[in-house]
Amino acid sequence: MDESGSASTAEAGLEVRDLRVAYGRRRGRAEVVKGVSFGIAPGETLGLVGESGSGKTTIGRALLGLVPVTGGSITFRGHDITRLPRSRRRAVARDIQVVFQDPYSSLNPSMTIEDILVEPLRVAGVADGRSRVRELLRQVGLPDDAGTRYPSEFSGGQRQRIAIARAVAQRPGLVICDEPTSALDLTTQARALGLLRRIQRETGAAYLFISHDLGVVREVSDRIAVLHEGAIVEMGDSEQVSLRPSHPYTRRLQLATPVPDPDVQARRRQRRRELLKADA
Ligand SMILES: Nc1ncnc2c1ncn2[C@@H]1O[C@H](COP(=O)(O)OP(=O)(O)OP(=O)(O)O)[C@@H](O)[C@H]1O
Repeated sequence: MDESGSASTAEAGLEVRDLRVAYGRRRGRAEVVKGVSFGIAPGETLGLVGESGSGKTTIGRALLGLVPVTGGSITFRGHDITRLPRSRRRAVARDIQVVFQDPYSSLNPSMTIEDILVEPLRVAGVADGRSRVRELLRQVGLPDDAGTRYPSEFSGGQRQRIAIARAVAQRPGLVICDEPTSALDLTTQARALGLLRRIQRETGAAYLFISHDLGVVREVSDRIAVLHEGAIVEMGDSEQVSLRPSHPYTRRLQLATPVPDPDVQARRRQRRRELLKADA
């Protein structure tokens, strides 16, 4: 284990060191990510949990190259992507994909599902994109004819499956899941989480799973990092951080995780496990 709490990830996975991001200019400038370090190995899921405004999405955006970083390094598969020239950065960035929270706004409504899925394959130079699309649709549990239809013809859960298919189409090394199930009901949420896990087993991708919900993060993560006001206050094994947190802020998050009734909770857990098994 190194100081970021993971096995060495500098060569194969992701290694983030002392990452800093600030928004605004001059007197309005505010640092919202304040020296964050973590690593994610291939095939591993790191949960990033924190309240609204703690900087979770900004970290995801920094990994995607969508916000300029003001300090630190992001080493992915051996390259510090913050220092790569634009041309080389694009090639590395293709290997980092994202699934957003809102399956309604993240898919172009005027494109068929096939075109939505072929697009990233075309950019990656995959010759036989159309047959890979059929394979992807099967992988996420949608019928073959889904390719000829439009996003508006699908439910929220199905759309999120399409968004997941798009993110994993070119077998990325890292998938950033930014609240991917927050807009879904419990059953659909469990199916989407099961799907993400199955795909991870098949592809060996590293996941950064962002959520404000410690309960959801616990279900999918190997390790959890707790973000408070732009800094990681606690990081460790998923069970330990979620069940026996050592930092007062994590304890507050734990208390904020809705536990309506122990019996209801137990039944939900059982149901989620069944659904996860059914999807695996
Ligand atoms: N483009 C921007 N310009 C200026 N400030 C921003 C911008 N984007 C985010 N912020 C601020 O940065 C801080 C962190 O925001 P961020 O969206 O990363 O938090 P978050 O933890 O993902 O929150 P949420 O769970 O609500 O999405 C917040 O104070 C937010 O207001």
